[in-house]
Amino acid sequence: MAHAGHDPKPASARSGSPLRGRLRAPGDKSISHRSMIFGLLSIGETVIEGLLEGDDVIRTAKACEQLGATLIHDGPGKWRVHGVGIGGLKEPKDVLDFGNAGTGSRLMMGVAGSHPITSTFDGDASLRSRPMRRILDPLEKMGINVVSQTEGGRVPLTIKGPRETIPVTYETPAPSAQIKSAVLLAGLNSPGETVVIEQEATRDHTERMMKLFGADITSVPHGQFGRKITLKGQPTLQGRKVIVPSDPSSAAFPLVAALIVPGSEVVLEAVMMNPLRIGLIDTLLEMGADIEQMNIREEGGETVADLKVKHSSLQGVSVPAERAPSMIDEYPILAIAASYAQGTTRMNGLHELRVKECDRLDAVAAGLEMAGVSFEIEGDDLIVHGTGSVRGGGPVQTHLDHRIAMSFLIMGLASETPMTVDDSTMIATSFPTFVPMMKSLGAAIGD
Ligand SMILES: O=C(O)C1=C[C@@H](OP(=O)(O)O)[C@@H](O)[C@H](O)C1
Ligand SMILES: C=C(OP(=O)(O)O)C(=O)O
Repeated sequence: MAHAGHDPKPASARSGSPLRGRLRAPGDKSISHRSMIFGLLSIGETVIEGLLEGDDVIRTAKACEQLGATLIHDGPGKWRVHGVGIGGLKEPKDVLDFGNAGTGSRLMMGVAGSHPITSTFDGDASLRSRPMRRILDPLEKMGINVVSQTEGGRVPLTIKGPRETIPVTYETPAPSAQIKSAVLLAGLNSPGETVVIEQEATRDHTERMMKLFGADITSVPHGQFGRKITLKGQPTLQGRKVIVPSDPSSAAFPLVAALIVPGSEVVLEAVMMNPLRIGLIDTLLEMGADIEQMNIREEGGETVADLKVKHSSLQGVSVPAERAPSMIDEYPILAIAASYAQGTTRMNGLHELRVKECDRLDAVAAGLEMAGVSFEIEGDDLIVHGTGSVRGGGPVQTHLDHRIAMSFLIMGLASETPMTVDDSTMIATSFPTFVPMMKSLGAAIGD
């Protein structure tokens, strides 16, 4: 709950020997949240392998239990979920506390809100600052009642579902898989067809998993970059086996580390290569990165590849705004790569970065400033002037944001003087094994 009791743990990183070795980054966070949620909404048993056991996902798992699911933990990453089926959710006795997790809380608002139960959502100081109106607006159109909320549509808030949810056709006001998913999940318990239109395609894990669990859902191109998704309501979902692929958003950290630390050669195993998630890899390849995709195969319904990454001399590029949805969580680490590149990297259209765990545009800017990197912000664009080397410094303020903490620690692995961050505890929300895994490659990172 809130910020109270949060005990920050500073951390630092410094340059040292080349990074060498292989690692498999943990399970994808987006798919891990959804595998729990679809387990809850199914009849029978869902078996999950490779679940990300980060704090964000564990909060979603607890919320699923509060809403009626039975969870069995069979070992690291291995879970079984006995669901209650669509329509079978029970009213939670306590607040659903989502900690730091935007995805868990927003998706679950669609799930719980489409049932005739009352549920209260809360989280830490970061989640309490994030906009929830973008979720509440479409849910209200579906007949869901917001009983109480903090000013501006933030958690803590209480919602009450109607006896029967109304299906809608909804065009998302921002490129957000969380908005799309909240509406589609509410549509699962609505009679008739729910349609979501997005002007820019965002990650499609909800659509893919709905299909896997037995829903009738179609997705067709819409406009130049968008999709139109149509879901038939009130299907019976059946428990399934889900093998969670390795998270490209987590693999991004050792990947950029290998690119910037001289002499490095690292293999990242089984990285999910879903085209709606790999904008960072496309961008780094344009910058001249030496990334070889090996052993491309299917795992758990997604294409995965082993990535062999070698230290590279990077050049600045311009990243088009329409690429943002496919790399939205990767801009902080791209800003680190851009700092080590020669020349200017322009990242266009970053407005959504302002509503993440913190205002990531401001947090990245403050960190670059501390490290002595030259940059500008023009509206929603970040322009980094790389010179091939970085001075270092800190402590960078991380504002309860895991990706800011990991990004500036990676920066320190090649800087002239060490980098420090004010708090590394939030790394446990998405990549709890980050420090030991980076150490296993030879990185000088830690307390
Ligand atoms: O649907 C998801 O799993 C996610 C969607 C993205 O958020 P938005 O929908 O706000 O862009 C992303 O930033 C988040 O880490 C995970
Ligand atoms: C934005 C993120 O997550 P969430 O919205 O789920 O808190 C993230 O992991 O970078």
